Amino acid sequence: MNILDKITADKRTEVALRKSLIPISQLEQSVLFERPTVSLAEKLRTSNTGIIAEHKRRSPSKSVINHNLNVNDVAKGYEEAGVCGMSVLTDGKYFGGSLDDLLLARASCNLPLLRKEFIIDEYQLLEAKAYGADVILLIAAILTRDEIKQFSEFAKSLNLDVLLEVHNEEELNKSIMPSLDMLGVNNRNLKTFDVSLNISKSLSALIPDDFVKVSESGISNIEAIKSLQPFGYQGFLIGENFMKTDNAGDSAKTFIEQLNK
Ligand SMILES: O=P(O)(O)OC[C@@H](O)[C@@H](O)c1c[nH]c2ccccc12
Repeated sequence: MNILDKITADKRTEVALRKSLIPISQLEQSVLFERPTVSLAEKLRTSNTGIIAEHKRRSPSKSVINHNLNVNDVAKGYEEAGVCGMSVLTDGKYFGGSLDDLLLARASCNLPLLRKEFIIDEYQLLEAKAYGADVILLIAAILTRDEIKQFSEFAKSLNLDVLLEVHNEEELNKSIMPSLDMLGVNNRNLKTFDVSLNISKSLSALIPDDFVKVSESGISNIEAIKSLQPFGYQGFLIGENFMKTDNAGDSAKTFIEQLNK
């Protein structure tokens, strides 16, 4: 079994237990359910930097990145740095995150927040909303076309933006539909962890112009961004490059200052 299949299998067990612990009616009582969401896609369309900065403590590919940062500080720091949005890993077992991280980020900044999660059930979209997310991620590699349609339409009904992630042409072809806002190309193969920016470059021409294009993973310098912009990318998802430092917000700030020069 590859790592992605393992994560997905564990996620199904986890979500079944979560559902038995917290009923949907309780999620819907969250005050955050009434909060007007902010569109990340709109912010990316009008930004000239397009940075989406991630909170990620560890990952299956890197194991430990940083366990010493405080999510409140990171969220405030990213906002001060001028990023367009923040991505918060909520998977516990493989990434050391939690829904509480999302809630704390929500309490600390006004940025559009992406719930970074392996979504396999509509219930997780209600959780995303209840804990303060504005955007959800759907990963084409673990979903059928019908699931992508069902989950993205449900997310839109909750006023959440949808970022659909692909890694190859086949995933892209099966996923294109009007209920998506942003098309993300993951430069990291989630099965082998190989990273190449060429994945974003080669798939860009196949993405219809009505979607905001986001390049994800393995971005560690300004040159990478400059090399992706001519391919139409307006969003750049960066995790480790900021999180591996002592102050993720300051790192993002320096990065954006250099980008604006
Ligand atoms: O830390 P990086 O290489 O900058 O990558 C960030 C982000 O793209 C990565 O965490 C990611 C992209 N798609 C995912 C899906 C699940 C978990 C994590 C991810």
